[in-house]
Amino acid sequence: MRSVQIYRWQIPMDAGVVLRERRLKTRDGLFVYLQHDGREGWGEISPLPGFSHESLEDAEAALRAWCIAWRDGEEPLLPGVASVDFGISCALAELAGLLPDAANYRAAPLCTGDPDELFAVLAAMPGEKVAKIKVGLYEAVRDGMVANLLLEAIPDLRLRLDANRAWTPLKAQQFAKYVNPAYRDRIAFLEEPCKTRADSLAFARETGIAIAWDESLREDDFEFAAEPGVRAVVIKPMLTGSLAKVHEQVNAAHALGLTAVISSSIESSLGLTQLARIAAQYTPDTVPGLDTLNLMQAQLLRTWPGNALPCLGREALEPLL
Ligand SMILES: O=C(O)CCC(=O)C1=CC=C[C@@H](O)[C@@H]1C(=O)O
Ligand SMILES: [Mg+2]
Repeated sequence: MRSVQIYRWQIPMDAGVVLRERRLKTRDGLFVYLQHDGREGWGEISPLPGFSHESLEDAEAALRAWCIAWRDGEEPLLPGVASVDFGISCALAELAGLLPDAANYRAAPLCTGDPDELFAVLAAMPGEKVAKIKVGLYEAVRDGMVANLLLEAIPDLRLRLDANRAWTPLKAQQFAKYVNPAYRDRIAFLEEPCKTRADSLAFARETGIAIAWDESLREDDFEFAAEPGVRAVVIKPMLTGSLAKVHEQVNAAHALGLTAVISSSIESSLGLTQLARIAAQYTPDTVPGLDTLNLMQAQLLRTWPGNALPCLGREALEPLL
């Protein structure tokens, strides 16, 4: 006997979370819960406003149709909507025992402003020190000085930076000018420095600072290719689609010698812990980019080890079927 439920949820965000110039006051999403022969599987469907192509309403309609067909004994195809394909394929993988519990909870700490906060976190971090800083929000010169300061102060630190295409070639150069050339290879990568891919590639060539693609992966004309200066691709499964597609992209990156970084689309703790498991399975040698739980005010159903936020149970969810 198969049974299925869809739950809707909403989590208040921390006050200052701004995405693509919009304040994100709440994170809204769905869970799918599948049961079959005494086994169960959960999946999260939470399109990220400003990043996902689909709205939550579109996702819900596609999810409902799939769930009803599955409950009635069919083997429906995934609907082809990224967040829905991702959530359903996670639930099916849990149901089939194909998503092992082993997880990589060593997320790279994410810092949006104050480098002092990062010092404390990094001092307490065991093993390889990797952190991610958002750049492009303030003056490029300030970003360059902060990156340089951190690399100088913490000799075993490797930095990931993310400019979200904020810079013109000139601003990108202003940033680079303040990073001592001797430290530049400890910038593991700088995600999407410029508005166009061509400008980002030129920046990497001219400065010796390695870059990574993130936004580019979701563009129709993007192809995985080994290009000088490109070191990594950032894969956000909620924006990518099924687990099979995520795995395919990871394999394509690895085949070209690129690092593949599994990264958050600001999922709830349920989705984030699944991403930590996916990262352990597909990218065991890479620290994933999953340090986004503290942007929220609560966890849902499953807890991230060591996180102090309250964890809400099933009573906080609204059943839709
Ligand atoms: O990649 C990480 O380390 C954390 C996730 C992260 O930085 C992001 C998640 C979602 C939206 C973005 O603002 C941001 C990114 O641009 O990569
Ligand atoms: Mg990014």
